[in-house]
Amino acid sequence: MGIEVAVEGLTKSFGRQNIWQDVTLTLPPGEVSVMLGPSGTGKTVFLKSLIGLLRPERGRVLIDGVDMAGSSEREVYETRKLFGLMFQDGALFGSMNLYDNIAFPLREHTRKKESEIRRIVLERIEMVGLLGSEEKLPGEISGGMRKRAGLARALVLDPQIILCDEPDSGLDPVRTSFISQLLIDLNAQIDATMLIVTHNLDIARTVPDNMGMLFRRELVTFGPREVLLTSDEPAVEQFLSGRREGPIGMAEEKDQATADRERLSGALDRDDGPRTVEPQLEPSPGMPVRRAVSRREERVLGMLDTLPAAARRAIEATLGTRGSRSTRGGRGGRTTLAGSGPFEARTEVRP
Ligand SMILES: Nc1ncnc2c1ncn2[C@@H]1O[C@H](COP(=O)(O)OP(=O)(O)OP(=O)(O)O)[C@@H](O)[C@H]1O
Repeated sequence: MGIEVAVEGLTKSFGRQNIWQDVTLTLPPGEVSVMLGPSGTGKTVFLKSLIGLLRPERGRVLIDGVDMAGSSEREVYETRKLFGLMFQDGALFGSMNLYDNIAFPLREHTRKKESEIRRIVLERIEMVGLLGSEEKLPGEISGGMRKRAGLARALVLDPQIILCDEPDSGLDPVRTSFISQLLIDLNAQIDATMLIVTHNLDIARTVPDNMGMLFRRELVTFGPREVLLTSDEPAVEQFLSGRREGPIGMAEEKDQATADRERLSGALDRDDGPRTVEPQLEPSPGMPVRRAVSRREERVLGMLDTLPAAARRAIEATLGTRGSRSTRGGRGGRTTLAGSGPFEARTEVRP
């Protein structure tokens, strides 16, 4: 099972520029979480702080008893091995083919024999639907394939925590849907703790168990997906509806005069009706059941009394309708991203 990541009072600045302050949240073990936020609010800085590549000036990031913000380089380096990282562009070496790129962490960090490396690399390549493309160079494949190759490389050391920085950037909506499904399928297969940074509303609405949002140098909120998806918080509401009206502007935040003008003009009084909570994606047929689902159910039921009424109703409705769906196994098929159809996807039916 994945490992819990506990962030306590984290504050990061570059010189006199404060990026965010006093960020406190817990990524529950094995669950999928999403961090939203307008551009420039420090989401990537947050990911880098979790793995100890950046050192916040205050607070702690506790992973298996090690504080990634304050421990020695050696301890941080060792703990970093628990992570798999998927960066925006796949971060592949341009001169290596996909096989060598994906094998790289195994050759660099383990003493495994080439035969064992081959087994692991091919297994991960299959997981992300790239079998047959091993010999290709990163420059010879599409952006979506590069992302999947980056994900395969993130998986070779059996990470217990996976961080994905904008897995959808540069992808069309159809491939973004496939990436969403792939992330859920991965979670079902390896039960790792996952944090995805994204602007993409479809990913935000359908993938995570938990969501948070950074805005104006603070964590606006973090919690079960239903809390954000039904939130009345103006920045969260605006972000999730993609509206121009609201506290988020073209620059990181609107100036006060614009915000006041909008308030006086009534532009913020629009009522879009009750916000709906779309069903969360389930693993593809043939995939294992996500073990996080029952753990999360117990956790969320335990905090139900502390949640806003709209979130409570959404959670109760989901639990009421899900019933046997969450415990049902697959139906003998499995969706892969193997490049056979017009959108590089196909469903394999297993006997
Ligand atoms: N190493 C660094 N030194 C100085 N400033 C930095 C450094 N890294 C990031 N920043 C600043 O921190 C701020 C947040 O950057 P970050 O990339 O984390 O934002 P983001 O929320 O991920 O944005 P986007 O959604 O556009 O990718 C930016 O103003 C950026 O210029």
